[in-house]
Amino acid sequence: MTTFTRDTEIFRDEDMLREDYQPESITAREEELENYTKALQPVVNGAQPRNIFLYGKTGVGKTAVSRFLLDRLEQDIERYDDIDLSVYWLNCTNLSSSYQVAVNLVNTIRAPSEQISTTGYPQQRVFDILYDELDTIGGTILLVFDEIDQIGNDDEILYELPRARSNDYLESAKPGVIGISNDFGFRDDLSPKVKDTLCEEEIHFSPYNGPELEAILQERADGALFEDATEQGVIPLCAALAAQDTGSARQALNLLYNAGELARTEAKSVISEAHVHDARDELEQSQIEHGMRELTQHGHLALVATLHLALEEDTPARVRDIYPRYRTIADRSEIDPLVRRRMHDHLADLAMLGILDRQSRNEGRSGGQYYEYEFSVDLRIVQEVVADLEGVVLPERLLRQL
Ligand SMILES: Nc1ncnc2c1ncn2[C@@H]1O[C@H](COP(=O)(O)OP(=O)(O)OP(=O)(O)O)[C@@H](O)[C@H]1O
Repeated sequence: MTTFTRDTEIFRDEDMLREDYQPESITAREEELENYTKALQPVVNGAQPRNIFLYGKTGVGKTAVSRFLLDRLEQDIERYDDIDLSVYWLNCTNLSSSYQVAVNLVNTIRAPSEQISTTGYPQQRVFDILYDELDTIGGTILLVFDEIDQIGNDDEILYELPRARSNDYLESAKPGVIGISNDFGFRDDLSPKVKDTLCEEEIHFSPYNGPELEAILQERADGALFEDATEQGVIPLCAALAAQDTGSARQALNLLYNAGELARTEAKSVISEAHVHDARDELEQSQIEHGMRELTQHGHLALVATLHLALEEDTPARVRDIYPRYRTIADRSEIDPLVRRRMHDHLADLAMLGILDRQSRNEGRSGGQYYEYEFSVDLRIVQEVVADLEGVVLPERLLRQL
C-alpha cells in the first residue's frame, strides 16, 4: 500500500508561495525600480557607488526588489571588462552594534575555515581586518544590510564604511552601502552625519493596494497552483484582506498558501472563499500567540494573573482585582513586582496586541471611570502559552487547570 502520493490538485509548485522564493519578475513597483536603477547607475559607469537607503513597512518588496535588481546589475555588468562587482548581503537581525556588524561582515566575506571570533578584538582592529578584506576583493563592492535598524544607536560603521575610501583606509575597493529597514523611527533618529552619508539616495516603499496585491498574487498563483484550483473570488479576496490590514505582499501570499493548505487537508480540489476566511482566522490566532510568547516578563505575569481570574470565571475584571494576583505570582516567581499603575500599562499593551478586550466603565454618580479586562482570544491558546512559560511559577490551582 502507498502512504504518500504527490499532489495532483491545488499545488503545482508550492515553493512559489513561500517567503524565500525569489520572483522572476517584479510587479507593481515601477517607480521604485526606476529610482533604484538610477541610484545604481554610478556602479555601471565604474564610479564610486552611491549609498542607498530603502525603507517601508514589512512585506512591501524591499528585499525582493533588491535581489531582483542586484542580480540584473551583476548580469548586465559582465559586459564591461573594466568593472569588477561584488555584492554581499548581511542580515543584521540580532547584530546590535557596529562591532557585531563588522565581525559578521568579515565572516560573510571569508571562507568558513578562516572565520574570526565574534568577541575579543578592539573595534578598530575589526574595522582594519574588514578594510583589508575589502581591499583584497577590490573593485566595486556593494554591501547590503537588511534589517539595518537592529544596529540601534551604535551606528558608527554606517558612517565609516562609505567614507573609508576618502579617508584613505581603502586603496582599491569602492564600497557602497545599501541599507534596508522597516523601522521608520530608525531613519528619523539617525545622527545627522550618518543620515547624510547613508541616505544619499532614499527610496520609500509604500504599502500595496488591493489591485497591486491582486496582480502580485495572480502572477505567483499561475505557477504555484494548478489551473482552476481557486474559486473565482479567492485571489481578489486574499488581496483585499491584506490591503485592508497591512498592504503586505507577504501577508497576501501567506493567506493564499494557508487557504490552499486548508483545502488540501480537507481533500478539496478547489480553494474557496471560506478557506481564505478560515486561513485568516488561523493566521491571526498564530500571530496573537506569537505576540503572547514574545511578551516581557511582567507582561507574562499580567497575562497569567488575568488567566487565573478568567478560569475562575471572574472576568471581565478590574485592575484592582488583577493586581493582587499579579503580585502573588510575582512573589512566587521571585520577581520584583511593579507598582499598580505600571502593571496596568502591561494590561493596556495586552489589549493593544488583541489579546485582551478592554472596556471603559463609569462608576455611576460618583463619576469615577475604570477599565475592565477579559480575554478576546480562545483561552486554550492562552493556556498553551502559559504552560510553556519559563521563570514564572504558576499558582497550584492554575497549574491543575492547564
Ligand atoms: N512587487 C512584487 N512582486 C512580486 N513579489 C513580491 C513583490 N513584493 C513583494 N513580493 C513578495 O512578497 C514577499 C515579501 O516581500 P519582501 O521580503 O521583499 O518584503 P520586505 O519589504 O523586504 O519585508 P521585510 O521588511 O519584512 O523584510 C516575498 O515573498 C516577495 O517575493
